[in-house]
Amino acid sequence: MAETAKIPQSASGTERVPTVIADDVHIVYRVHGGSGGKGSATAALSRILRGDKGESRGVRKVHAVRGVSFTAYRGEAIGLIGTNGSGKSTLLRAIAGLLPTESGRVYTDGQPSLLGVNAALMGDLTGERNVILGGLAMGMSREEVRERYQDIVDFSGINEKGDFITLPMRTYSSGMGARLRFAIAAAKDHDVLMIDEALATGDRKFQIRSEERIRELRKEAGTVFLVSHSNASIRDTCDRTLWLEKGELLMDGPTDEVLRAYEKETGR
Ligand SMILES: Nc1ncnc2c1ncn2[C@@H]1O[C@H](COP(=O)(O)OP(=O)(O)OP(=O)(O)O)[C@@H](O)[C@H]1O
Repeated sequence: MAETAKIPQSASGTERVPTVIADDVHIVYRVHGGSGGKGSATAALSRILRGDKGESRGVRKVHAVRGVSFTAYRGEAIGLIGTNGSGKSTLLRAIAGLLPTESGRVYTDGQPSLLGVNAALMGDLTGERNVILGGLAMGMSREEVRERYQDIVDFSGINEKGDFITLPMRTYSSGMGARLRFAIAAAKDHDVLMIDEALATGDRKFQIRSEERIRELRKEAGTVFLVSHSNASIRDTCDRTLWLEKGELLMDGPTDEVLRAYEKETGR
């Protein structure tokens, strides 16, 4: 489970300040009814009637993150790369405290915010209401939300082609939804901001705006994690990159070096 640890500030101000420490983190999902027939309602009912405890029968384990350790520092933008299913989203969810660790620990300075493509906004409400809800959910006051409302809408670019902000969010394209979610999350300064694929969905103009905002967030002393399948986004935004494969940390180093090795291995 993620914990908040008080990490002392450096006296000189030049020392690197850690914001996230992952110490030998293992994460295991338990999938109920994962194999043939065992997942049906009648099978579950007969198990209950037999009094099975469930852990051994019909429960499959997926060991998604295997012994990952690293330390992230204030001011860093860190890319997370790896092929599909390598454990990137799982690791971010654990850092955000949304998933328990099987063993090992995550220490964080402050509350990390995870901005995923599935960030919980309400499809039936208008973009306008979602900006307000999202702002309040991130801990802004009503006054702060009111002050930043126009900036958020302008940043998202939602209204560039008409008055879309007053339409329900379910009517937005996936790119429009992702832009609004990013604009809401980026309106606040975060200690640790984690972005899961959000940039890949916006168009080029929006990507450039987001990359600028990520650079600003870094200057404001936060740490940014970015999961992306776009090597160009990682290259433009991150100076350090972690490469995960089958849940293990294969490489951790300067972005150029890690991407070169990744591109050689995967051919892209
Ligand atoms: N809710 C879940 N229940 C069970 N297994 C899961 C769950 N979410 C992910 N997994 C498994 O955990 C492993 C890592 O998945 P994860 O989504 O973290 O990978 P990823 O690197 O983010 O992938 P992608 O690049 O495709 O988004 C995969 O084997 C996946 O099947």
